Amino acid sequence: MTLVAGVDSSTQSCKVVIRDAGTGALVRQGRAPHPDGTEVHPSHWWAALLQAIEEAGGLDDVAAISVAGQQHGMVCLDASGDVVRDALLWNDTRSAQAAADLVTELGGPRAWADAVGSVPVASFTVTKLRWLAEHEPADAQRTAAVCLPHDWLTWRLAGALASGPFDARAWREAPTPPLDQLATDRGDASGTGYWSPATGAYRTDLLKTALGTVPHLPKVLGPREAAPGSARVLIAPGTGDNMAAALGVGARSGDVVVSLGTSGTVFAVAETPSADPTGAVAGFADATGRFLPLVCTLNAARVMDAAARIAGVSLDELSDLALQAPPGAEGLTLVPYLEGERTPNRPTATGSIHGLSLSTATPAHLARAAIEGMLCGLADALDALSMRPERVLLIGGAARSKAVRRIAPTVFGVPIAVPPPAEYVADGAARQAATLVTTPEWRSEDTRTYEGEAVQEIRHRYARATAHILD
Ligand SMILES: Nc1ncnc2c1ncn2[C@@H]1O[C@H](COP(=O)(O)OP(=O)(O)O)[C@@H](O)[C@H]1O
Ligand SMILES: O=C(CO)[C@@H](O)[C@H](O)COP(=O)(O)O
Repeated sequence: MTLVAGVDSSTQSCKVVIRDAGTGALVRQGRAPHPDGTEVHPSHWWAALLQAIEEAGGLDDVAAISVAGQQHGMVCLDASGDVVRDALLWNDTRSAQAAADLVTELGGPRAWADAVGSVPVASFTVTKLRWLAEHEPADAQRTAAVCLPHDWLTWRLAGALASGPFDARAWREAPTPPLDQLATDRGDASGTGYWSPATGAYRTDLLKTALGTVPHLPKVLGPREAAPGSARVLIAPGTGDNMAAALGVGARSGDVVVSLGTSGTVFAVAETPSADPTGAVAGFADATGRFLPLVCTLNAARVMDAAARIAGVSLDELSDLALQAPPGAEGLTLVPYLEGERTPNRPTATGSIHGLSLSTATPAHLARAAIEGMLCGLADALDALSMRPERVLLIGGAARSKAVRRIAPTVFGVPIAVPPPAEYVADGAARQAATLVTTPEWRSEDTRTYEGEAVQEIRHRYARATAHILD
């Protein structure tokens, strides 16, 4: 049996799956937490990856590995390959003004959509680099290379694999390869704001406008191209976590995937690139050579974490509570902008609760309103995609909640197909690794379909409530 490893280095944790390359059967797995915060030193991701690999039984019998990671994070390296400063993550909104400035400087949103498929907001790497140039010019000048979380981990893995067999302790300080061995893929490159999915080329002019210089950039690998440094264990190009989720869940043309992790994302596999001048849809590339139009919200699973904290209950109890309140929570409406919001672009917004009365002031109403509010943001995202999906698939940590699965059809107004709970991002990475060593014949998981009558009033009230938020 040939084994492959898939990694999901996402916002809250690192997960590793080891699967049979031919059939996709799960053999072992491991996970480790990431620190909180929107600014994280990449060494924490490396430590978590090593811990998760160790828990998954090591890599010595593995033929190929692939890393999928949270998109957009700004990792700056100096000429010796050392990290210049903590990485700014996709959900760090400090570069909102830089984003607005860059949009104006290029001539408006359409110019950006035409150039790179997306209109940058604070999440995009290019805006973080402008913020760095303006606020930390010494760090900007010291930056010899810029890469993304998955690129950096892939590069560190190449260095560690060259140093000897897996040993979590020894690998922690393993030497790093030269900067010219940095590599990325189309999917993750498309979230930088300086790579065009339509032309497949970097826009170094836009990078220079943002940062003032053009540092070394990772080579963009094709979907089946091994990363530099591959030897004993082949290293696949890796990709962004959403692109890997599309692979892992086996998304096909006509499917829309709704992922409820730290971010909420709604995306579809497409044959042609997109360029939405409203900025709602990011025109990403996918991990197979195609495209992945995607809408992302900053507030998903953690809205439920917050509601559970307020109610003083566990996530399972929150789910039970939510199902005790009627659809629409009798008018209690929660706008979940707890981290500001990205779609719509409201980086400084805060959350709010509307429709509070003596009868709706119960933990059950709050639980239902939190789930409905989170899902309304994603139903708006689905509308923005302007697709008539044949199937809507629901994945991510919060899809483990029974209440989320039951309430989703009433908010989206369509049946929702839910595959069994699994690590679809890590699975997608493993599937990509498998293509380097065999022709994988992995079966897509069966799904269970949840149906329910649409309750239009929920979205109407949510739309009214979003007009009344405090920044
Ligand atoms: N049963 C559950 N009900 C609701 N939320 C859950 C449940 N299980 C996990 N989660 C939430 O899912 C989130 C983690 O999901 P995940 O997709 O792994 O996120 P990320 O990829 O962004 O790190 C956490 O916020 C966690 O609280
Ligand atoms: O910024 C985006 C997509 O554009 C996010 O989806 C990040 O990729 C983080 O993902 P999760 O950690 O929530 O899975």
